[in-house]
Amino acid sequence: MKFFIDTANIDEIKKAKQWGILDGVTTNPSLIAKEGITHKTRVQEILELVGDLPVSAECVESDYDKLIGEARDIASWAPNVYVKVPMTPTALEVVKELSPQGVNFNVTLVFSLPQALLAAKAGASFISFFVGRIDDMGSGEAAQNIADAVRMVKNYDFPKDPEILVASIRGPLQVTESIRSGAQIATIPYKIMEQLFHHPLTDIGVKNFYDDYVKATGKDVDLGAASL
Ligand SMILES: O=C(CO)[C@@H](O)[C@H](O)[C@H](O)[C@H](O)COP(=O)(O)O
Repeated sequence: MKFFIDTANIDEIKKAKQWGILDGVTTNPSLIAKEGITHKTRVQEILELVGDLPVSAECVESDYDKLIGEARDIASWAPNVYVKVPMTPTALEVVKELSPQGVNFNVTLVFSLPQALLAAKAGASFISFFVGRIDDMGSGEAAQNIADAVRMVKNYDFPKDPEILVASIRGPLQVTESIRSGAQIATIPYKIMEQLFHHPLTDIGVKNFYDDYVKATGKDVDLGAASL
């Protein structure tokens, strides 16, 4: 499963890149607003930083003519840009029009299996299935929904070979569920990526090995690199 980072923060992207686990970046207008910088400037900085990894940049227009113009513009920034559009009828018309022309789309705000099917039929490359917001509603359906969507994209033929991208991840459990479901991608906020390295038994194990080494040799070891 590919790990994307869900952020518009440059330091966080640098850190994930340094860990060697980064397969792509997703941004959205809320994440970019937090950075206090213009959308285009920040997306271009991210593109420069990550080379040819996929970077999703979201459209905000809703009218067809404006949205198709915005999508064309964003797609022109780099070949590895994935134009993010919400799961609306107008946005899917835009996907249907531009996807055969080589534009890669990430259809976002997908919460149900039929919505995922519509996005796949329109020609999406990534389908962003939100789990956190579904889990917030307490239905307990999120994990099953992703597994069903993964099976759906394998079972049928679609214009592009769409990948299920699990979004709105709020904790390590949802990462586990994404792996179990066979999702192709999970986009994970930095803080949660950091948590994934940890397990109480790993932390205790590192400390025990350290203590035994010091006891046996009398030499000290800098544990800095072993801890985040
Ligand atoms: O849609 C994508 C990725 O394609 C994400 O950037 C997506 O917008 C974010 O994961 C969500 O907006 C975060 O949602 P939440 O955790 O605030 O509910």
